[in-house]
Formats: sequence, C-alpha cells, structure tokens
Amino acid sequence: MNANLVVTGLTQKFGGLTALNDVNMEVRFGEIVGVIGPNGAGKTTLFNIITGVYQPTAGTIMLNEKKINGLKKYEITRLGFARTFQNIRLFKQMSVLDNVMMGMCCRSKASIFDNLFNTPKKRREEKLQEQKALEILETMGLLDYKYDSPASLPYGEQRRLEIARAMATDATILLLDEPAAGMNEQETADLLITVSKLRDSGYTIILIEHDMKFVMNVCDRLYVLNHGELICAGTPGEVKTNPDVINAYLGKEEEE
Ligand SMILES: Nc1ncnc2c1ncn2[C@@H]1O[C@H](COP(=O)(O)OP(=O)(O)OP(=O)(O)O)[C@@H](O)[C@H]1O
Repeated sequence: MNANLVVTGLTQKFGGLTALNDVNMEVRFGEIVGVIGPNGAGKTTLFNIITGVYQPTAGTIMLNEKKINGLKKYEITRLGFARTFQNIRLFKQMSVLDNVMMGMCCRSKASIFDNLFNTPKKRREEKLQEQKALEILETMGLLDYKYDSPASLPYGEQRRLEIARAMATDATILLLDEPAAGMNEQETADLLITVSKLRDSGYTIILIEHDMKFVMNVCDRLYVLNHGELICAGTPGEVKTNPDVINAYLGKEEEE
C-alpha cells in the first residue's frame, strides 16, 4: 500500500488507564479514512497524538517516512495537519470571513513591525488572505454568510465553517472530530457530498464519527477501536460484517 501517514505501535497511557494500546494505522494521501468505535475507545486520543497535543507513551507516527511524534503542535500544523473538534469552537464576536482568516494567522509572513504599523506588506498579505478565505467559503457553500456572525448560522453551517477554518491553515490532511454530530439528515447528506469533494480536490481526510450511515457511505477505509485496541481495519463492507466489530457495538448496547 502506498501509505503516507503511518502509525506504528501507538500506545497512550494516562496513569493506570491505557487509552490506546499498540495501534497501527496507515493513511494514503487522497483517502477518506474513518476512525470509529464506542465511547471511550480512544479515538480522540489518537487525534490528540497525531496533532501533537500528547506525546505518546510508545510508538511512532511517520509522515512520508519522517517521524512527526515529538514535534510541537505548531510544527505539525506547518506540515499540513488541521483539525476540528467535537464541540464547535468558533469566534462568535467575529464574522464568518474573519473566522476563516484567523485560520491563516499561523502562515503569516508579516513581522510584528508590519502588524504594528500596518505596512503595505501587511495590507498586501491581508488582501491575498481575504481572497483565499472567500474561495474556501465558496467551496464550503458559505459565501453568502461571509459578513454574518457564526452564531446566526444554522447548526450544519457552523460545523462547515469549522472545516473551512481548518482548510485555511493550508492544511492537506484534515482531521474531523465528529463532523456530522448534531446535524439533521439533510445537513449530513450535504456534508457527505462536501467531504467527498474535498477528497476529490486532493485533501486527505481522517474522521471520527458515530453516524454509521455517514461513515459507511463516505469513507474509503475504516479503523475500529474498542477500549484502546484496534479490533478491525478494512473497507466499510468488510468492517460492517466483522464479528469483533458487531460484538463491540452490540456489547455496548447491552451494557447501557
Ligand atoms: N487527558 C486525559 N487524562 C486521563 N484520561 C484520559 C485523557 N484523555 C482521555 N482519557 C481517557 O482515555 C479513554 C479514551 O478517551 P477518548 O476521548 O480518546 O475516547 P473516544 O473514543 O474519543 O470517546 P468518545 O467517542 O466518547 O469521544 C477514556 O477512558 C478517557 O476517559
């Protein structure tokens, strides 16, 4: 397999709790890969390690054969990773457009001097950033809302705005944490089309999601975690019929 992101033997312990145990995973550029599993399976922990929030207890993460675990969060952002979160984290006091432009701050070449004195270099950069932000908003179907407050947007659009802001960091690998959470059926169907289009335009997407219909329809491949263990990896068709996966989900229902 032509894998570009390779996770090997990833283990994360929090005191006595093993959130991830010896997890292996491969993601090729241009794929949509889903990470699923019952609550507490270790999905968000995996995202937190990939994005440099936690340093793993053991294991490695390689991007194009270069080790990236151990790098700082901003260094991982510079390599092209961006994420969204389970709970919406938008700047409510700013416009939709400014929210997207905020995502570009990490790429700014303007110095403190340029910022303080609003130099021509700074103004040129801002113009280019605005142009790019508008393009991203168009891609995400949010252009009509550009001057609105994020709080005034329908819920599904707020979640799309989060993805737009992640794209603004110049990311090529998007990690989406429950992008369809709280969406109605129509919003989820629209998101499915958008995420597929993003993949087709060259993004690599890794997503955590509980909405099985969405996951099964949008993902090229899936990894299934249960209690920190990788119990299955394969296409949606393979995963759907895997006995360990069925047990993990049914077992959960029986516990509840
Ligand atoms: N910073 C932390 N300190 C201690 N324990 C943690 C920490 N982060 C996660 N955990 C624990 O690790 C386990 C895995 O949590 P994680 O959030 O990764 O699961 P998840 O699969 O994302 O769950 P959910 O679907 O509910 O979001 C849980 O038992 C959780 O309580």
